[in-house]
Amino acid sequence: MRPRLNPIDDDEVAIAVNVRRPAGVTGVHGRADRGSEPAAVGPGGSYGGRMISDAGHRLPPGPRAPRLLQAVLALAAPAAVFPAAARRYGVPFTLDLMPRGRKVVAVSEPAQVKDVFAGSPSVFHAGKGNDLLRPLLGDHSLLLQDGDEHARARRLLAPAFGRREIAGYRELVEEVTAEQLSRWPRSGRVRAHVLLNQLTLEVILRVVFGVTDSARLDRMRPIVARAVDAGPIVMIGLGIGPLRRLWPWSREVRDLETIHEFLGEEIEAARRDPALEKRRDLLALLVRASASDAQGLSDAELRDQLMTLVAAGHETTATAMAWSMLELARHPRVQERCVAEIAGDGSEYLDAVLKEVLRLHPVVPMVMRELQEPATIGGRTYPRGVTVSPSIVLAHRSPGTYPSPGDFDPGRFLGEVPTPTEWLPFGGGARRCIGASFAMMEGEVILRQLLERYRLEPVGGGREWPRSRNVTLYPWRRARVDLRPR
Ligand code: HEM
Repeated sequence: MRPRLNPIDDDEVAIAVNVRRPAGVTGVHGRADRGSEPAAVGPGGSYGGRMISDAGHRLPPGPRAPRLLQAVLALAAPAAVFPAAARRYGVPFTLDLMPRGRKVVAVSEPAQVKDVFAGSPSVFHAGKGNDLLRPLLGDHSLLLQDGDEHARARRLLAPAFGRREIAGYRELVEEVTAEQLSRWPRSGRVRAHVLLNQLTLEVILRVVFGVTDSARLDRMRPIVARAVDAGPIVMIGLGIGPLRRLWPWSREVRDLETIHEFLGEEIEAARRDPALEKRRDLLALLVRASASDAQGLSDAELRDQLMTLVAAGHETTATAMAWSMLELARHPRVQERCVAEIAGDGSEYLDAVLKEVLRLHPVVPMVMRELQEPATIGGRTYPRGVTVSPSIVLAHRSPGTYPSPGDFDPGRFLGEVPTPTEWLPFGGGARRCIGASFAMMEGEVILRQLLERYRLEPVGGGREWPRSRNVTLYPWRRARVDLRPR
């Protein structure tokens, strides 16, 4: 007998089609048919959610909780909320998070992720989702731009992140890492995330500005650290005019003015520097590229992009390294294999360790794209105005792609190049993290020097829950580990 259809049954059929692969098709890691993935269907095969619509279009089902509660939960605990919603409603599911009442559709299956990342940048906008950062980063920040403006800035910045340029920064990263690690205690218990934040801030400041005048950098370091590490309350308040006169927003406004003044002077000095050709820092590369391009970056654009690189390029890497230290402390055999590889000057296993850390502990849980026109994703068409969000947490925990997804197993990446729709810690498509290769190089340098110096031991069980701050997920207790000298 045919079951009676209720209003969401059509949606259920569409979702079931979306999440299933043809039988026998396996992922790159030789995994089973995704048709059997538990996330595909809600309990008992029912999705049980309300029908959700946006501008008269039916969207996949999702939770009924009030918008504010959904927003708070999704921002505070994405690593718990997204898997729970996927189990309940299947993927894709719809969340009601956005202030203007527009909906967010979470996707995670490779075919869905591919449609988002391969979509036209003029249709799939990412900039609006980062609007909160505008007072910190400025109007010309890559993170806030879209369309032609973004494409032009990306074209001008990309050469500074080429393979040769990354290799060129390596020596400086090694030098700064050695200098910073020499200040760490020889042994004892540390909150690794705190120390790593200082280390990566120093790396990015020195790589971005060079070391033209270390006294100037010494003066700016605490101000930059305070400004870019501001929490969500400061960020929200900065966009509200009258609050800018009150503490702590007034301090943030002053800090930003000081930083802008400093950056303006650095840019002017670089433009006039007779030794510019020999300099290897990012500012020098960008000034050189701008000089040889009729459409080069103006001073204001350079300032906002430098600020963006400093802000986007330190806490992310520090957090990835904090998770790495926790996992290595919990897995002594993995740690010893890294040490053996370092002694033989190899890097294949270290690379696999970093990839596995970023899979199991994605620093950024999801990325967002707001549709400027209707678009088809995973066989389903969504209206203009909807935000589609490839969920990094869900994609990385898919048992169809990664058998025993909760296990820390770097071996799964040995000899494998992960596909960009299955391993996406740096997002993807035209907006993929511009600093991804830099971060992987920096991560390898830090791991090498850490393990040459220390044996890492866990504190208690060594596990920490992810905690959300701004857009990153860092270890709850800031990665407590015991350092032992080697
Ligand atoms: C482990 C470290 C890092 C992680 C996990 C990470 C992750 C991400 C993610 C998920 C995005 C959004 C991509 C998307 O929307 O598809 C992003 C964008 C970006 N990241 Fe990173 N990032 C890291 C390190 C860095 C570093 C070191 C830099 C700079 C040196 C950097 C600069 C940027 C910039 C400028 C963007 C905006 C790109 C655009 O919109 O075109 N990131 N990053």
